Amino acid sequence: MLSIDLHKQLSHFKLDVQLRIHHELVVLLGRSGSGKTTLLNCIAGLSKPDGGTISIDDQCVYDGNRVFIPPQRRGVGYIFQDYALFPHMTVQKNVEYALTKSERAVQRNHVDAVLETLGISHLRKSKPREISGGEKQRVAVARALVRRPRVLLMDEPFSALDEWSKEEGYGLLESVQQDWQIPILLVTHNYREAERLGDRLIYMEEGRLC
Ligand SMILES: Nc1ncnc2c1ncn2[C@@H]1O[C@H](COP(=O)(O)OP(=O)(O)OP(=O)(O)O)[C@@H](O)[C@H]1O
Repeated sequence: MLSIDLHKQLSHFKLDVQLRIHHELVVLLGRSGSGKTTLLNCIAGLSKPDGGTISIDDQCVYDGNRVFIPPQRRGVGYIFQDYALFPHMTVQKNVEYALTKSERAVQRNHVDAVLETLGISHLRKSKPREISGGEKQRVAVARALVRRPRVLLMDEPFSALDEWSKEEGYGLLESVQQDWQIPILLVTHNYREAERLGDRLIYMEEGRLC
C-alpha cells in the first residue's frame, strides 16, 4: 500500500494531499498546474515536501526532517511523459541503467525476461531515435519494472501516442496491473482513458484532492 499525507508550498498555492492507494490503479486528473507532477515527484523522492509522511508497504520513505529515503531506494517505478530515455544508449542499456552495477551482473536473465515480456527483445541493440513512440513507451515501462517496484507512477504516458499505439499501451498497462498487483498512480488529461483504466478516479484542484 502507498500511503501519503504531505504538504508543500508551491508558487501560488499549497499542495496538501492525504491519499491511500492499495493494489489498484488510481487515476489523477486535474487542470494544468494543479500540482499532479509535483505530487508524483514527492512520492518518487525527486522533490521534497515541507512536511508529512509517505509510506510504502509499511516502510516510511519520508517523514519530515527525520526520514528521507533517496529515489533509488524507494522501490518506485516512474514513467515520465517524454519517457526520458538516454538517446546515446541502446534499448538494453536504457533498461539496465535502472539497476546498480552489481545487480546488472547477476540479473542479466531478469533483464532478458522483462524485455521478452514487453515484446522488445528484438530492439535491444536499437537506439531510441530508431524506434517508434509506442516502442519507446515499452522501453520506459521495462526500465520502471526491471527493479521490481513496489509502486508505479505514470505521468501522462500515453499523450504522445497515436490512437493505435494508445490502445496497445492500455493493454500493456492492464496486464502490468494484473501481473504486478502493486499500487499504480496514473496522471492523465484524457477522461476516456481515465474511465477505461482507473479503478478509482480522483481530481486535483490547486493542490487538493476533491
Ligand atoms: N519546487 C517548486 N516550488 C514551487 N512551486 C513549484 C515547484 N514545482 C512546481 N511548482 C509550481 O506548482 C504548480 C503545479 O505544477 P505541477 O507541474 O505539479 O502541475 P501539473 O498539475 O502536473 O501540471 P501539468 O498538467 O501541466 O503537467 C505550478 O504552478 C508550478 O509552477
